[in-house]
Amino acid sequence: MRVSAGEYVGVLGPNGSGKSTLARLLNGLLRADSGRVLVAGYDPAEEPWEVRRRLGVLFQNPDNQLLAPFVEDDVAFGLENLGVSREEMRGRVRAALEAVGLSGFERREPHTLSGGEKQRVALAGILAVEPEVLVLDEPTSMLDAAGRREVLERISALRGERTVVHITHHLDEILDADRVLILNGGRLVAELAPEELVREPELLRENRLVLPPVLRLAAALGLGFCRTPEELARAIAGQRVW
Ligand SMILES: Nc1ncnc2c1ncn2[C@@H]1O[C@H](COP(=O)(O)OP(=O)(O)OP(=O)(O)O)[C@@H](O)[C@H]1O
Repeated sequence: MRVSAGEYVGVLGPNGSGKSTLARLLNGLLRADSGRVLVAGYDPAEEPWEVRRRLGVLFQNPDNQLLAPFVEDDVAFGLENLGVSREEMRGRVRAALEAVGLSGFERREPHTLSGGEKQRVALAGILAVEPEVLVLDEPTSMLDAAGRREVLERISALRGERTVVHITHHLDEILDADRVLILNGGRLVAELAPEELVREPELLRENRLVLPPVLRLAAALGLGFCRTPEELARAIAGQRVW
């Protein structure tokens, strides 16, 4: 697979298909048995620090990613190894917390935060390093509906600014991706535009994927591709279905 700068790519696949393995290969936590991984020309297994300043991974469990006593220390953690001055570090931490909607949380203790807030702190820690590429490994799977929305809103605000590889089980999270990759059994089995998913029932079944209700309803009404209930409502109003 190849991902171009600025692209937003969704990665789907059943349990055990290799999605997290892909994320770990990309930041050098795992070494490939065969084949080759290159991030901006660097092999993550050989030069992990060159890669980690360019590519950040947000994992699914925020509790495993926050280690410092205060939020600001946690966000600054990745910068410690980069030789960034104290002053620049403070500026970057402030900007990263603002980008995730958590200005004023600097002196909060991570264990007092909600799941959604914790995950946004973890995201801020990655953004502070200013990586070109963000890899999100099921970033909302441990969150409640509100936490999920908070995190997804922040991710969607990064669109166009960074290259994003968004791994998820929730098909509805990547309906506006530029491209969707489907993994199964450690292999890339399909690469398609999100709009094409509705026309591939066999592919969905083979890969244990289920279309979100809004897409099924739009398809059943012959209204094409509607990502949200609001889009569907507009399409229905436009068609005067009733
Ligand atoms: N370090 C490892 N060594 C050997 N096998 C591994 C290693 N890490 C993962 N695996 C195996 O590789 C396969 C893919 O695992 P992976 O965690 O990448 O799947 P996944 O698509 O992320 O699954 P899920 O949706 O459940 O998170 C699994 O069968 C897993 O047991």
